[in-house]
Amino acid sequence: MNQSLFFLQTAGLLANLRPERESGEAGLKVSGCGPDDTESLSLPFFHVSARSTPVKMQSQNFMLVDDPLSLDRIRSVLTRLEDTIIFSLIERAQFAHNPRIYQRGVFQELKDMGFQGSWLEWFLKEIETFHAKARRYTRHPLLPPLSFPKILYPNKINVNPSILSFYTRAIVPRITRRATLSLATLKRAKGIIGDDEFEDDGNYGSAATIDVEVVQAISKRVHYGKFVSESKFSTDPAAFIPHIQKRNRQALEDLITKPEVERKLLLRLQKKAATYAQEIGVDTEVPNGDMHVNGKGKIDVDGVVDLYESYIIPLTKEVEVEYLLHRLDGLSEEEIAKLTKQNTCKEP
Ligand SMILES: C=C(O[C@@H]1C=C(C(=O)O)C=C[C@H]1O)C(=O)O
Repeated sequence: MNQSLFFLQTAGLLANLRPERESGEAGLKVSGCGPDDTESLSLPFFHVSARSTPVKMQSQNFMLVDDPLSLDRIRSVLTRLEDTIIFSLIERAQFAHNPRIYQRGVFQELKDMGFQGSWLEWFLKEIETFHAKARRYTRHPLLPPLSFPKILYPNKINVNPSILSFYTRAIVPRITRRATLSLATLKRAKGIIGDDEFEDDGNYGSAATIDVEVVQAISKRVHYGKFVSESKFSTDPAAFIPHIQKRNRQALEDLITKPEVERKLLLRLQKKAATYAQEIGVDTEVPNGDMHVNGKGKIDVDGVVDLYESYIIPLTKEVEVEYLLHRLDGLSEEEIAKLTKQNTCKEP
């Protein structure tokens, strides 16, 4: 059992996507009061650097790029996050489900410290507390605050409670199924039967450490929808403004939805997951990624595709629409009229 007390030295991710050196933060109130102001030091999801370096490395440092709202550049960041998420899920799949770490009030040790959240929520809180000092957030940094360009329209959009919920309830059980079943086989061989057979290998520290990586990467990916929306809006404000003024969610969703982009993404994701899941030995044929390795590979490939198709893409689009619905907040009639006349004639 690896329950090291040294928390993961990950770089924090702040889902308000203030273009810091990393590019976003997300806060989640552990007390279950729902999403907190993402500026506040509650429970942001953290981001770890990508595990693989794509051929065309896109800078994620908004201080360095000359067109931070280029839709191609934004999409390349989303593409690279696919690698981070897949590799993190492969890491998590090594351990059993360990459902205890997602339940509140089951660790007496945490209750004795006055902490009412789950083991995972404790990890998120403690890591965030440390990273706040490392200037992952605007409050309580040891270093002087960074000054960075205002790219997004002010907003309080934070869907981390939904991310944490679907991740712990739907993704973890599926991704860890193989490790859980092989653990049960081992336990039965030792005469351990019934509820004690399943789900718990005691690796709470390792599992939670990886969970933090996964939810941070998913949070960044989903909240990047704000940049996507700002990019599409600034390209052709007139296309969006009437629907924003009429609060027409469906019309806005139809405008931001790009079926061909989604279709290609899911195909790419299946290839990546199938390739990354393969056990590569010295004599292994160069994997082409077309193999359907479910059942043999390191991860449930269909599970990864389902994560995007059923959760990540829909939630990203909800963030895009929500961002648009508040894009005119506080603007005068004149300012809106001026926006309506703007058009940068690029593909929205
Ligand atoms: C992110 C975008 O907006 C929408 C959401 C997508 C996603 O979450 O993968 C893909 C295409 C669009 O339907 C985009 O246009 O790139």
